[in-house]
Amino acid sequence: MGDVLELAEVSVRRGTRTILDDVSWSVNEGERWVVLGPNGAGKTTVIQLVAGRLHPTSGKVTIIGEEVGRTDLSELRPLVGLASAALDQRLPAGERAIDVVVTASYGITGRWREQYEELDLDRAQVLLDVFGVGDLAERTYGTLSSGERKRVQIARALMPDPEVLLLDEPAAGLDLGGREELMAALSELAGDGRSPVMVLVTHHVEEIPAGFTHALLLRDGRVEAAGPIEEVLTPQHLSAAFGLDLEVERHRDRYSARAAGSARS
Ligand SMILES: Nc1ncnc2c1ncn2[C@@H]1O[C@H](COP(=O)(O)OP(=O)(O)OP(=O)(O)O)[C@@H](O)[C@H]1O
Repeated sequence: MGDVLELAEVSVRRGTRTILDDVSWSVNEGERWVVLGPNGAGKTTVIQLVAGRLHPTSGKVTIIGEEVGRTDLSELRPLVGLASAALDQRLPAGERAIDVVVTASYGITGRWREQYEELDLDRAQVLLDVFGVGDLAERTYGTLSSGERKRVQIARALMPDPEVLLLDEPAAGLDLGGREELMAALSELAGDGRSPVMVLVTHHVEEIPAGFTHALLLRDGRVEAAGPIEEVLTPQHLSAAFGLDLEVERHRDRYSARAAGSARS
C-alpha cells in the first residue's frame, strides 16, 4: 500500500521562529491517524501542509503521490476534505446547511447561481443524515449550534468523496453528549473500509474516536513519537510531549489521561 500523505524532513519557519523542525511522517491507505500535542506544538501547521494550504520552508510534502510545489494544488485540493475552525469562519452564516455541504462539490463556500444536480443534493442530504443533522438541512448555518456546525462541516468535507479527510479539532467546544455523538459517528466512519484516509487533530486523548489506528505526537514542532496508536499513547510519550507526569488508561478502544497521582486522595 502506497503513501497517501508524506512529509520528508519538513521544516516551516516564520521569521526567526521554527514552527516545524525536520518532521518526517507518512500516512498509508486505510490508516486513521490522530495528531496530538500541546498548544503550539505544530498540529494545525501539519494539517495545513497536508491539505495543500501551506508550503514548507524546506523538505518535501507529497499528497496522493503529488509533490507540493510541483503540481497544481487546485486539482489536488478536492481530493482532500478539510474541516477546521478556519473553514467555519469562511462559511456564510445565511447559507442553508444543505448548501454548505453541496457547494463543496464546486470547491466554493457560498452558493450563487450554480445549478446543482439532484444527485448532488441527494448525496448532501445523505451525508447530513449520517451525521445526525439531516433534519437541519434547511436551517441557515449561522443558526446552528457549534456541535451541529461541526457535523455539517464534516458532511461538507466528505461531499466531494475525497481520498483524505482532515479534521482539525472536530470535538473542540462540544458538550459531553455532543462529543460522544460525534465520536460514535467518526468511529463508524473509521471502521468503514470505503472511508478515506483520516487524520484528526486534538489536544485530548478523550477525543480520539474508537477505530483510530495510528498517532503522531508533536512537541515544540518536532515529532515526539509516531506509529501504531497503542505504541504512541503511552504514559512515557504523553508525559514527555505535554511536559507533566501523566497516567494513561485505555478502555476498549478509547483513551483517557490525567496527571499522575491526581486520582488518589
Ligand atoms: N504566521 C505565523 N507567524 C509566527 N508564528 C506562527 C505563525 N503561524 C503559527 N505560528 C506559531 O507556530 C506554532 C504552531 O502553531 P500551530 O497552530 O500549528 O500549533 P497547534 O499545535 O495547532 O496549536 P493549538 O493546539 O494551540 O491550536 C505556534 O506557536 C504559533 O503561534
